This record gives sequence, C-alpha cells and structure tokens, in this order.
Amino acid sequence: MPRIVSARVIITSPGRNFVTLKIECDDGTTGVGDATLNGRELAVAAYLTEHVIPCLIGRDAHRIEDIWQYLYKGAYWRRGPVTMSAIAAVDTALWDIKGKLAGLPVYQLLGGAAREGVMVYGHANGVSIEDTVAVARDYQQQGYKAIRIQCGVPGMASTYGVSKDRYFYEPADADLPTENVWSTSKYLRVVPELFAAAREALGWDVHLLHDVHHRLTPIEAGRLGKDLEPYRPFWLEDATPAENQDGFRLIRQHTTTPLAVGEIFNSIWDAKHLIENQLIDYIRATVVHAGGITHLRRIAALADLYQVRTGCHGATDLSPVCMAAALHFDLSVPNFGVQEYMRHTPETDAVFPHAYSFADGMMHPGDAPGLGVDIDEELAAGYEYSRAFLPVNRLEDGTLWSW
Ligand SMILES: O=C(O)C(=O)C[C@H](O)[C@H](O)CO
Ligand SMILES: [Mg+2]
Repeated sequence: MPRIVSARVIITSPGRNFVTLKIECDDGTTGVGDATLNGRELAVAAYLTEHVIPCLIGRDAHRIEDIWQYLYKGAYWRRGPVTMSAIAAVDTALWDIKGKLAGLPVYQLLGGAAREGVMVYGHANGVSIEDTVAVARDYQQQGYKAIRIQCGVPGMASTYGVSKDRYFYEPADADLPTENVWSTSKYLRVVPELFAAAREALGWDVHLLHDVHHRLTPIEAGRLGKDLEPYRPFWLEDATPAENQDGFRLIRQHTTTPLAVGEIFNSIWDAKHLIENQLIDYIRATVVHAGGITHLRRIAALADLYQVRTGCHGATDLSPVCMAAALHFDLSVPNFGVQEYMRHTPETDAVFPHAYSFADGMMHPGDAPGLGVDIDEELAAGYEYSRAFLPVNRLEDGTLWSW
C-alpha cells in the first residue's frame, strides 16, 4: 500500500495567490491538490498545516473515500469554505496519486470519457457594449462555442466582470478591499441592450452567458430573465444570493431563462433543495471549494436525477491544479453542461505545468497518468505571497450590498 509520508502546503503568487497541497507516499509518488480560497488563502493553509496534515501521515493513500469521511465527519465541525477547500486539496491529491500508481489519467478511474471533449466558455468583457461585442467576436474567431458577456454600466465607475485587461480578470486587487458602487436600475437597462447587440454581431450559433454575481432580488432577476428571453441566453448565473433557496422559485415563476448557481457552494447541502425542486438548471460547484472530486461526483449524481447539469466554476483564482481536476470530472460525468475557462497568465502556467489543452472551443485533460498537472517548486518559490482582498460593493447611498 502507498503510505503517506509527508504533505506540504506551498504558497505562491505568480500574479495572484495560490495555495497548493503536495502529498508524498513512501514509494516517492506525489500528488497535488488546489486549496486556494480567494482573499482567505492563509486560513486554508493554516487549517491544512495545523489540523489536517498531522492526521494524514501514515495513512494508505489509496483509501480516498475513508480519508474523505475521516476529515469530514471526524472534524465534528462540518462544511464551510475553509474546511471543504482543505478536504478538497487532500482528495484531489489522492486521486492524482491513484492515477499515477495505476498508470491512468484520472478520468479513466472515474468511468472513462463520456464525451470527446469538454465545452468551455470564455469571458468577454469591456467598458462599453461595443468593446464587449468586439472581444466576444475575437473569442468566436478563436473557436469558442460559448462566451460569457459582461459590460460596464453607464454612469458607474466600475462593474463586476469588467477588467483593466481584456483577457485576464483579477478581482482580488488590493491590500484592503476596494469599494465598488452598484445601481440595479442602471444595470437592468444595459444588459438586454448588450445581448441584443451581441446576437446581432455574433449570430445564433454561439452560446451566450451572463453573470449577475448575486446582485438582484428574486423579482428583479425574474425581470432580467424575462427581458433576455428573446436572445436565448445559455444561462443567467447567480441571479440572486442563494442562502434563501426558495428565492429561485420566484425567479422560475417569471422566466424560462436557464439558471446557474453554486460557485460559492461548498457541499451538497447547499444545493440539495435547489436541485430537488428543479429551481436551477446548472450547478456550478467545483473541485476546490466543494470537497474535491469525491464530493463533486456526489453532487452531480444528485443533480442528474433532476436533469440539472454541471457548469464548474473556472475563474483564474482556481489554480491549474483545480482546472485539471475539473476537466477529468467534466469528461467523465454523465450530466456535464459546460466548463468555465478563464485563461491563466503565462507566469501561472509556467509554475503549474499541465497536460490539458484547448482547441476549437473544447478542452481535454490529456492522458498523462494522474491529473497531468504539477507545481514547479523552484519557480513557485520566486513568487512571494502578497495579501489581496476581493472588493466589497455598496449601493449609491452607501448601503453594503452583495459583491
Ligand atoms: O467566474 C465567475 O463566475 C466569478 O464569479 C468569479 C468570482 O468572482 C471569483 O472567482 C471570486 O473569487
Ligand atoms: Mg460567477
């Protein structure tokens, strides 16, 4: 049996912060897992170092389910993003090790490929409708079959999803949280205009997506969904905060626009009511924040019963290790929908050499044994951690709002 002899947390910042767990077995086999929780990185690092790693030493690395249960039930304190990201990192690293020992890519261990490739969506954003449409056209020419479109809101200094760089969106940008201003009425006017312009320029053969980022009330979201129906969006994401899951029932009563939610979910319990009541169409939980491949498969299995499909979160704060794991999951799961793909910077790609590839709007995890991703520790050591917070959001009168 491959016995775990060491586990280490590696923190690096090649343009942004990443936390990676590396587990090593007595035969020298290693596995990696992403443990990055944007803006709260050191909390997960400490949880791993102080409370998880000591319990791993000496265990059989093949016993993925037992170790998952040990860390989840055994902690007594269940769920939560810090705990579940730490468990995810261990779980991901163990799947990596199992794949390497079997000489197989992880997707083969998960049942094999259920499709030829993984459809991904890219991010088109711009300060104006024209800018966004121009970037979206660029993505379409690169072969993307699905594109998320976000544009600046006239009269507002900054808007979620609209970055300084056309291709790299990085919201965690300051040593203390940046303050953004939000106006629902201004926003609700511009989004249907954006979709109209995008359909006009791009035609109907490309999927268009949009992220509301938890900023509307259910009835406002119902209005937006209805206004967008003529443009056939693929999904409306995080239309309203999901703590009150019944809020989605109200949205559903007013629109047939498909709904996606779950990037901040960390367990099946966050999604259970939404899935069982068919209040959503896509579940966006992903490997790093929702307990690893093991737990994500459980969520997907529940979702499959209700024709809810997967749409894993894949922003740049999820490291290439998470991206690789998500692609193995996506390729094998029966109810796959789409995968978010926000390209990492060249510095990040160099620190995390990987076997996954993009061609013609589709990705593939590659056929290297395990996850097909690693961390170049020497390179990683050259990028020191630097604290960065996600922004906060306020209404024009100063009221704190959802970001
Ligand atoms: O990628 C998305 O859909 C996001 O909403 C990005 C998030 O704001 C980001 O990952 C937060 O860390
Ligand atoms: Mg989102």
